[in-house]
Parts: sequence; C-alpha cells; structure tokens
Amino acid sequence: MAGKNSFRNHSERKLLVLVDMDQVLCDFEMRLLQEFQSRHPNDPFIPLEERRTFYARDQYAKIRADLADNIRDIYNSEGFFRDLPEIPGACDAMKELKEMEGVDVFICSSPLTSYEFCLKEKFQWIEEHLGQEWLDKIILTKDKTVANGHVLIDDRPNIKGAIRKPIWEHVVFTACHNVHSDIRGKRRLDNWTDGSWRDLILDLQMRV
Ligand SMILES: O=c1ccn([C@@H]2O[C@H](COP(=O)(O)O)[C@@H](O)[C@H]2O)c(=O)[nH]1
Ligand SMILES: [Mg+2]
Repeated sequence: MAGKNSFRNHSERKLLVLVDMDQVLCDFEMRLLQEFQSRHPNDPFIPLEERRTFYARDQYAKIRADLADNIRDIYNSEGFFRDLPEIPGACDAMKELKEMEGVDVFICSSPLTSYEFCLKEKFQWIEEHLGQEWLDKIILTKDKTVANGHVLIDDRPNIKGAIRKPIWEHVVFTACHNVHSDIRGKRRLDNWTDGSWRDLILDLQMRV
C-alpha cells in the first residue's frame, strides 16, 4: 500500500505547468502584421504598440469591415501557423522546464474553429521547434478552463469557459494587446529571456 500512496503523493507534488502557444511560444501578432502589410500595402494597419483587443480582427473591424476579413483570411491561410516565428527564448525555456525536477509541462492551445491548416500546423510547429517528444505534451482545447494544471501561462487576459473558477492560476504573458489591460491581481510574466520565469516556477513549486 505504501507504494500506491507514495506514488499518489509524488505526482501531487509535481508542479503541472500549462503553456499557451500563440503569443507565448510563437509570435502570431508580428507575423499577422507583416503579412497584412505585404498583402495590403495601401490599407491602414495597426502598429503592434497600438493593438488593444485580444482578437486583432475586432480592432481592424473598427476601422473597416473588409480589413477584418483580410485579417481572418491571413490566419486561415496555409502556412500561417507553421511559419510563426518563436517568441524569443520560449523554446529554450520550455526545454529547461521539461527537465526540471518536480515539474511537468504541457502546451495548452486553442485551435481556430477553421481548423483546416491550423491543427496540423500547430503540431508541425511544435515538432520543428521543440522536437518530436513534445507531440505527447499537447492539449488542444477551445475551453482551457477544463484543463487540469497548477498554472496556465497565457496572453489572453480573460479566459472564460465552462468552469467559472478554473483550478489553475492564470499568469498573464505580456503581449502587445494586453500591456494596458486590467489583469485584476493576476501575476504577469513579461518574457522568456530575463530569467524571471525561473523565479515564478520556484515560487509556484513552494505552494504545491
Ligand atoms: O486575432 C486573433 C488572435 C488569435 N486568434 C486565435 O485565437 C486562438 C487563441 O489561441 P490561444 O491558445 O489562446 O493563444 C487561436 O486559435 C488563435 O489563432 C484569432 O482567431 N484571432
Ligand atoms: Mg495566446
């Protein structure tokens, strides 16, 4: 019986870290803007420092309805998700997290409802940037509130779903669209490069 109990205790002590993809591991916003400017050089665009809504489409719609359609066409097109650039330091941090004692890390991402390219290309991105072994560490869900974990690192300031009070602590990953958002007492992680993510993990581990 001791074996069974110690296994349960051991797994309970592991810090389960969920990490979002778009705007946390890969730079959706930068590629979207570059592609928009290249496809529509004569249309107005929103510089990254002026982005305010979570969905770029919503902010472009306020300028002109057809601009929002053009934005949607870009992220629905083949290769968009596959070719997203990495957020600096993200992959090294993920690999280090995976090797940390007492930590279990998963990628938790919401696919587009127009899944034709997005679903496959998210897997391709992970395989190319992180390695094949990460294909077993993917949670794709439209509702992240039902995912199990101690912490979710995600750029979306308000994550809503079927569970009103999700089990995880939401740490807001800073992105162009949320710099000015009211995050109501949530912690932020600003980047993967200044080492502050290690302090965050250490602090979270103390609470598990
Ligand atoms: O302007 C945008 C920005 C993102 N999306 C899509 O929303 C989800 C968000 O995924 P997260 O896992 O929360 O990062 C994803 O499918 C993005 O591609 C969008 O449709 N429009
Ligand atoms: Mg995101």
